[in-house]
Amino acid sequence: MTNLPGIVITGASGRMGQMLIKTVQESDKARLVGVLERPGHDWIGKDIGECMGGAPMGVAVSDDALELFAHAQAVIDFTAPAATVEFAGLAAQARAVHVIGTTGLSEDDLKKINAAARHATVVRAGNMSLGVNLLVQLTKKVAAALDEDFDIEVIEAHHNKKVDAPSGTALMLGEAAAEGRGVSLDNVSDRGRDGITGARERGHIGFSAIRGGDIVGEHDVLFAAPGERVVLRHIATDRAIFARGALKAALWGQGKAPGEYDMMDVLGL
Ligand SMILES: NC(=O)c1ccc[n+]([C@@H]2O[C@H](COP(=O)([O-])OP(=O)(O)OC[C@H]3O[C@@H](n4cnc5c(N)ncnc54)[C@H](O)[C@@H]3O)[C@@H](O)[C@H]2O)c1
Ligand SMILES: O=C(O)C1=N[C@H](C(=O)O)CCC1
Repeated sequence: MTNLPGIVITGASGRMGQMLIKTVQESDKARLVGVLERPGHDWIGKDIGECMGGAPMGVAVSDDALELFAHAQAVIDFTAPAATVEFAGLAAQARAVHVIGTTGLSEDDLKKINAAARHATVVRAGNMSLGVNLLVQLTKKVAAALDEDFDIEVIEAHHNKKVDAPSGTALMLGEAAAEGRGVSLDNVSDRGRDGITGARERGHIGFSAIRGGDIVGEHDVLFAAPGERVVLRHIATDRAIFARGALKAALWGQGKAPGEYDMMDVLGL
């Protein structure tokens, strides 16, 4: 039992944090050794099981990242960009595998995470579900097969608490479509159309974001040509799919050489 990899979950009170805690607690392949929240949070010092409205788990919520990471083999982190950049440095210091699900990371954030990955194993993906990672591969294939008569649009929908757009998943799908077409997404990306935008440019990849209610996450990649349309779609109905993928990544990362990996590596896709 004690030989099982010890996992720390950051953002313990969050939508994903709570799902991850349940997933690790129910797993027979890992053990929950710590849960982290931001300093000043109401849950600090209390038992996480009770905070989540259930039986005690014997793990108190902490705000001391370095102390927790020092006793963990992996840190699963679905929080916010500033926190994730800080945790990347601390996880590298502790030589713990850092699984990053946080989205909305800037170029500068990504550079800092990449620097941390020189000393530690980092697995980062804007979506940790098997279905979406398969959809990414399908998107690359379809984009490579269809010519520019097919306009590519990525349409995503999420709950009304989501703070970043386009979603991390939408960006993964856009990157895959651009790669399939042999172009750089930066050169063809159309975001946030509003007003007199002019006609759509041939070869561009458009993004649209819907926010409402409790939508867990829905993504369409639309290939629209004169006379026909192809639509690739993923619908998430349960956050457990992301948590299961993240735990798989934490276990897969044990003993791997330092570097930055993604879910394609973990899933062997
Ligand atoms: N990659 C994926 O598969 C995937 C799936 C779902 C969500 N996400 C991403 O995960 C992130 C979190 O999503 P959510 O819906 O759980 O958000 P949320 O707002 O419910 O939870 C975020 C939690 O992080 C905590 N936090 C922020 N700063 C912190 C710090 N410095 N120290 C400790 N805790 C801190 C907050 O207090 C909060 O509890 C978002 O970026 C989201 O896009 C990714
Ligand atoms: O709820 C969220 O926030 C989600 N974020 C990820 C993204 O940005 O793609 C994955 C889906 C859920």
